[in-house]
Amino acid sequence: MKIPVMEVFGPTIQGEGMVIGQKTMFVRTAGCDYSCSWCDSKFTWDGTGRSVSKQPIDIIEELKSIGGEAFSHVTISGGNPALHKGIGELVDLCHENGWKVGVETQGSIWQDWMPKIDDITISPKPPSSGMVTDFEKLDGFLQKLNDSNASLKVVIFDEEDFKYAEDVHLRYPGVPFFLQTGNSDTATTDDAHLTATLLERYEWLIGQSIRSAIMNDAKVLPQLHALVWGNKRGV
Ligand SMILES: C[S@@+](CC[C@H](N)C(=O)[O-])C[C@H]1O[C@@H](n2cnc3c(N)ncnc32)[C@H](O)[C@@H]1O
Ligand SMILES: Nc1nc2[nH]cc(C(=O)O)c2c(=O)[nH]1
Ligand code: SF4
Ligand SMILES: [Mg+2]
Repeated sequence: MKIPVMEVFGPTIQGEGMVIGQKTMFVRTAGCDYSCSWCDSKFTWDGTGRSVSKQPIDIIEELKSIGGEAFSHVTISGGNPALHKGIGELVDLCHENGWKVGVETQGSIWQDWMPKIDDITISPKPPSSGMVTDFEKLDGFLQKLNDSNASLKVVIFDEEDFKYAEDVHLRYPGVPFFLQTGNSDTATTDDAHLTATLLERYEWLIGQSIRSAIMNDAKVLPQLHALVWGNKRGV
């Protein structure tokens, strides 16, 4: 079953969340059921980017031709990869090649291939995104991932987002929990200014987390790739 692919790139490092620093290839799918105000990958859903529908076996060949032998991990992101049934086949083929697979998704759509993922990040969206979380849906989602290597990651822009993150963490105390600095200028090419701003926001987020008894077990992370490469695409 074909998958609409926006870009395939790497090897790079996973810049976010539960396997931050892991060398990985990326497959970025097209389309999203959300439209977050601050989405750093709007080109996957706002009509400005172009996707190509590809068979899973052809994506495998592309990964090999771009990455050679210098990788053992593939991250599938988007857009929302959960829109695409065909990813199950892609995951099986990655595993047959001995590669581990990570997925980034917001937890709004379930697919039966999800429990097969080696590291799956569920990133429910805080109020600043303009999206509203269906918590009953998210309950079922995380229940089905009970035996999987899953984590929650919430992007934070302000105090209201932080409060939302506390609620999420309290609701799912057994799920590894990550706080991530929000990038509010996803267009700038002034890397020095962006880095300074992001580090300032990271320090602010660390402060919030230090003061919160609810966040005693949370990990606070920046988007490492944004600190290293700014808003550049394909890294
Ligand atoms: C582009 S999304 C694609 C996967 C999926 N749609 C999701 O949101 O989880 C990948 C990750 O980037 C995060 N993200 C998107 N825009 C961001 C921004 N401006 N600053 C920080 N993180 C952002 C999302 O929250 C998500 O965790
Ligand atoms: N290096 C790197 N790490 C990432 N982690 C999550 C990403 C994403 O866009 O989903 C991403 C990305 O685009 N690049
Ligand atoms: S859910 Fe993810 S890809 Fe979709 S708009 Fe939000 S951040 Fe962007
Ligand atoms: Mg990104």
